[in-house]
Amino acid sequence: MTAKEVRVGLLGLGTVGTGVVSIIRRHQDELRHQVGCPVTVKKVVVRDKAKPRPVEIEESLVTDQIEDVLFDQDIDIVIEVMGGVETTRDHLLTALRNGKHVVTANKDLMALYGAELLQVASEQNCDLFYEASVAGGIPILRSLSDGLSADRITKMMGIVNGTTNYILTKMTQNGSSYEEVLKVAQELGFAESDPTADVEGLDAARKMAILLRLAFRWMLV
Ligand SMILES: NC(=O)C1=CN([C@@H]2O[C@H](COP(=O)(O)OP(=O)(O)OC[C@H]3O[C@@H](n4cnc5c(N)ncnc54)[C@H](OP(=O)(O)O)[C@@H]3O)[C@@H](O)[C@H]2O)C=CC1
Ligand SMILES: N[C@@H](CC=O)C(=O)O
Repeated sequence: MTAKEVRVGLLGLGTVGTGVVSIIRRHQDELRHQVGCPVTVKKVVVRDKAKPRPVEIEESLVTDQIEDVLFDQDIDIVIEVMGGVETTRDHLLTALRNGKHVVTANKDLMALYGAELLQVASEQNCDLFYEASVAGGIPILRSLSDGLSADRITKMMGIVNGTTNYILTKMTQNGSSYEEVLKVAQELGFAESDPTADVEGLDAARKMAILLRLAFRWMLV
């Protein structure tokens, strides 16, 4: 049976979520062509419904009740771009157990609970994709798991944190101060809302944990 529509429930409408909504709308024709039917955003979960959003979104689509997505029988795919680890893990396990495919950009979650989530996804016959969690612009994860699966990888190197790369580049090239460039990195959306993990190296470590799991089957936490 061919689906008539793929309905998305979006968890989070911040830097990444706003981009997801814009891309789904802007690329509607390409998506319809690739998927074979329209892809529509059916619900968007946020913390604060009153907050102004940089993307136009119908008020009726926005909710602060996550159950509106997790238990909505009509939602096929949950896209998680809200961040967080323990509670978000529970939410995604619920989504998978309710038969929903999951896409997440959450490297913190995938580094810590990726193995468990992938196991549950497989048991439920659901997809769990997380390409955006590490160097989504390249992209690298699918290349490792599919394209290079028969190759023997000997080394994994890369600049995986954009914020610190940007900060160090600007400090070196322009002599800007750390505080000044960090602020710009936040304004540009490279740095997370709380940039601690970016600047203290945890973001890079977690991304490497995800890469090493795929490249060498190493389970680092
Ligand atoms: N920023 C980036 O460049 C990248 C980020 N990521 C990852 O993507 C995820 C999202 O990042 P980003 O978009 O920057 O984050 P933001 O802080 O910009 O946005 C988070 C969104 O999630 C909502 N939200 C957060 N907690 C809850 C909750 N408990 N219940 C309901 N809604 C909630 C917020 O609602 P409200 O708006 O009402 O506050 C907001 O809309 C993170 O896991 C991050 O690590 C991955 C790749 C790149
Ligand atoms: N804050 C992250 C954004 C993408 O993961 C970074 O700076 O790399």
